[in-house]
Amino acid sequence: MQINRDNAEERDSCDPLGEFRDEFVLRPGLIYLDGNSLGPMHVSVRERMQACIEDEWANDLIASWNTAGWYDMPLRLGARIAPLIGADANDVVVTDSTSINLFKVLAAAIRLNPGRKVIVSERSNFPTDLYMVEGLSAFAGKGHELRLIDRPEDVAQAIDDSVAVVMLTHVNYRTGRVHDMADITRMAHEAGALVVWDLAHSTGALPVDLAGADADFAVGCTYKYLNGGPGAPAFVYVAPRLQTVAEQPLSGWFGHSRPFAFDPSFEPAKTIHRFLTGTPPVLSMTALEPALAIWDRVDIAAIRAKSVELCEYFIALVEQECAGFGLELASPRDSARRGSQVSFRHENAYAVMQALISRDVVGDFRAPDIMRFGFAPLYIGFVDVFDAVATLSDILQSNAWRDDRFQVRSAVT
Ligand SMILES: Cc1ncc(COP(=O)(O)O)c(C=O)c1O
Ligand SMILES: Nc1ccccc1C(=O)C[C@H](N)C(=O)O
Repeated sequence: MQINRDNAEERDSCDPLGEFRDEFVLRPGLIYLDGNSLGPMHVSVRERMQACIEDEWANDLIASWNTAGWYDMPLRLGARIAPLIGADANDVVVTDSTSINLFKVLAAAIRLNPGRKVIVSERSNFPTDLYMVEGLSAFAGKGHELRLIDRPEDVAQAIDDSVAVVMLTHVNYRTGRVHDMADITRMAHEAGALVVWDLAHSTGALPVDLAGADADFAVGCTYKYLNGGPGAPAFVYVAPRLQTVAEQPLSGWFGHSRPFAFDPSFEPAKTIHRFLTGTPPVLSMTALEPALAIWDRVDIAAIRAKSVELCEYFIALVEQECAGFGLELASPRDSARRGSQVSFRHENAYAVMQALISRDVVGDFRAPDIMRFGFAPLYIGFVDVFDAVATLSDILQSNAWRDDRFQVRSAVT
């Protein structure tokens, strides 16, 4: 591959996804490689939020639960996410946060597998996933324990007949390494375990086939590649065969079979609704809905194809332009094993990333030594990749990152 800016411009000019970039609010000059943490705003969100606030809330008030479709939002938004994760429309709801949804599905899973006490996961999983298991195990008080693997390829040997649940994040948040969902799910089922998949870094980044893999439960967030906005509500998937038997403990009235019957005792809905708890955050969901609508016009296979090209281009350029500066690829080199991000280790990763951000190339830092770059094909092009690497190379060559202001750590990295 010839690596120059003309070549990048040419690739952008024949990019079938190029037209979507203008649908996102991104100020000129900004190269935003952090959509794997917080996606940008879709252009229609301002107007839609304005209408929701003025017409639906201020004017129509309580009637809007029926007339503006507020009540149906969890299922309506879930139905929009379903095709991206290989699920049917009725098997996904948007609700709560990923952490809370993990609690619900893990609790349901351990109840379905009462004789077993082990929950298998990865030490390098996103910490909230592990913390939720710790909290749930302590609360359940039945002696559940986490069995953590240190290398992703060790999942198989950790699964035996003591395992109640295998809980994994499909795409690792630091390295971008992808687990084989179908294979692991099959192994877990053969051993009598249930599987929970965290799709935080997968949804909208690469095709996922939950039903094809026969997955039991999945959760994921909507503020990364789905561009739902800061704190946008998460989603939960439950296999249809489990929806009448899986019981989750956060049994709020929105999970009741007839919430407006106001029965004094809880009777779970016989549908995915039983994974709802309380009143949906209508304003957040209103911002999420137009961001999800874009996926009606986008082929996830095209997203994946471009994502692979962007990541490969980035790796090739960094290795060519920044050789000798102590960068080490932390992501799998094989695209088939990598999500839509590329991570490099560097001794001074934090300062180098701060220097990049100061020059409008925004990625992020994950302790202790990772610089993480997310490539969201809806709004990132090949020229962006070229310019980002040129900036990185300049920062390394000039030692610009040594400036005192780049050493100060903020609360959110
Ligand atoms: C794999 C994974 N799970 C969960 C979360 C977050 O969960 P929550 O939205 O509950 O903070 C993140 C990122 O924040 C994540 O990367
Ligand atoms: N929710 C956030 C709030 C503040 C800062 C970052 C996040 C992230 O989502 C981090 C992301 N999950 C990660 O993979 O690091």
